[in-house]
Amino acid sequence: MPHYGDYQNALYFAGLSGKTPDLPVDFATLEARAAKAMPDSVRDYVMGGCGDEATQDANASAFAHWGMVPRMLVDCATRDLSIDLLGMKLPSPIFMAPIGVTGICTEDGHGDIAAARASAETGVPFIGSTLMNDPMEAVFAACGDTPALYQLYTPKNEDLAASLVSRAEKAGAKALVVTLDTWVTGWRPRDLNSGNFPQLRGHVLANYTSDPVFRDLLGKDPAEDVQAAVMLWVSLFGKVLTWDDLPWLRGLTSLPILLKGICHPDDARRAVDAGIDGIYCSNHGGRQANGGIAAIDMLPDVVKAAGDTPVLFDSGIRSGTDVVKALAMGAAAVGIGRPYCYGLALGGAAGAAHVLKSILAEADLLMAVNGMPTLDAVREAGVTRI
Ligand SMILES: Cc1cc2nc3c(=O)[nH]c(=O)nc-3n(C[C@H](O)[C@H](O)[C@H](O)COP(=O)(O)O)c2cc1C
Ligand SMILES: O=C(O)C(=O)c1ccccc1
Repeated sequence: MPHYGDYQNALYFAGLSGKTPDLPVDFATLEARAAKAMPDSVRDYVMGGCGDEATQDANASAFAHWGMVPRMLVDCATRDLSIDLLGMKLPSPIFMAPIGVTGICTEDGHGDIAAARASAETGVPFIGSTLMNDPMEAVFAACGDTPALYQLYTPKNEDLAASLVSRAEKAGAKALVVTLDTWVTGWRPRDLNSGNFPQLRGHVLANYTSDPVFRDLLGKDPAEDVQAAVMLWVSLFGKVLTWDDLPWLRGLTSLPILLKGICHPDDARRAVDAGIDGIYCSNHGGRQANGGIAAIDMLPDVVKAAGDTPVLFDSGIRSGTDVVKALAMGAAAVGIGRPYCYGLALGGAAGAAHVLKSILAEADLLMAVNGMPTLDAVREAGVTRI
């Protein structure tokens, strides 16, 4: 069993020989450094959100009104953070949320491969977005022995949807995450004020330009006419899904299917009734709809409604403490989003791995101090509204 907290000792002992970590271990310093290092267009796209970003800010700040109560005299010398999730045995309860611009978070444009390598190194699964800068086959191969998941932005063309899903399955993805909240882009002032939308500039479309159905529809080599490929992408991007589409989605794959973007308990219940394998509670990090309540505040009701169906969670996770709180509130696994992008921007695969290791170390040590050696103990202890 990995002892994630040991990362702390590694950092202290390195300090004895005068070596401090290349990247900070806390989110605030990490974000500030990444903001300086990233090109303006990537920085604004990654850091920005919808409207005045009230929901985005609330996602992170809402964790402060949930607190844990420590227990003493419990044997916590070893902690077990492993989980079984939809047939996957995972060493820890965190995963890398799908981020459509990981590809351009590193200078060389191969940020998806770097994220996959961080996944291989840490055992933290990577959910590869439909939007990648390298084809999914190469990205999933770089995940090594760590299971990968594929996130689908369902295109309007059903043959293209089927092709993307079957490629993901062949490339070894272990589950399909269908994102429901982004068939249209939310109103994002930072990007609008600079007229910047990376996809329109030809970025992160590799899963489309490498796809046989997309290439047939284009009728020429995308490399010869990037503009035409971009315009075809625009015309195909976002199918408006409804409940009636779930049987069709189910028919595309034998992989477990999760629905991402579920925040209302009634939607969770209906998804479970429809035979969905997992719920992914998220408000897309406040990038899609402003004016919403913090995602973490919606988690308990969604968990309750989902019953035995696992609920993944993301939006606002900034630390190991946030991870443990989300687990205590019933999440089966917790997604890291923007923080690993900043790690990628500052240090490539090693930078992203450092961010994940820091989060896991903090979570592990918190469980140790709180007298909670297992995730069952965390969940049983729960949280108190402050
Ligand atoms: C720059 C960026 C791009 C994203 N792209 C995708 C995507 O392609 N697919 C998807 O399902 N979610 C996408 N998301 C949403 C994330 O999966 C996740 O829900 C969000 O980052 C959580 O918020 P947080 O990073 O503030 O914790 C993106 C988020 C960011 C910040
Ligand atoms: O930027 C995003 O959050 C995102 O997921 C996305 C992807 C494609 C089109 C619009 C938004």
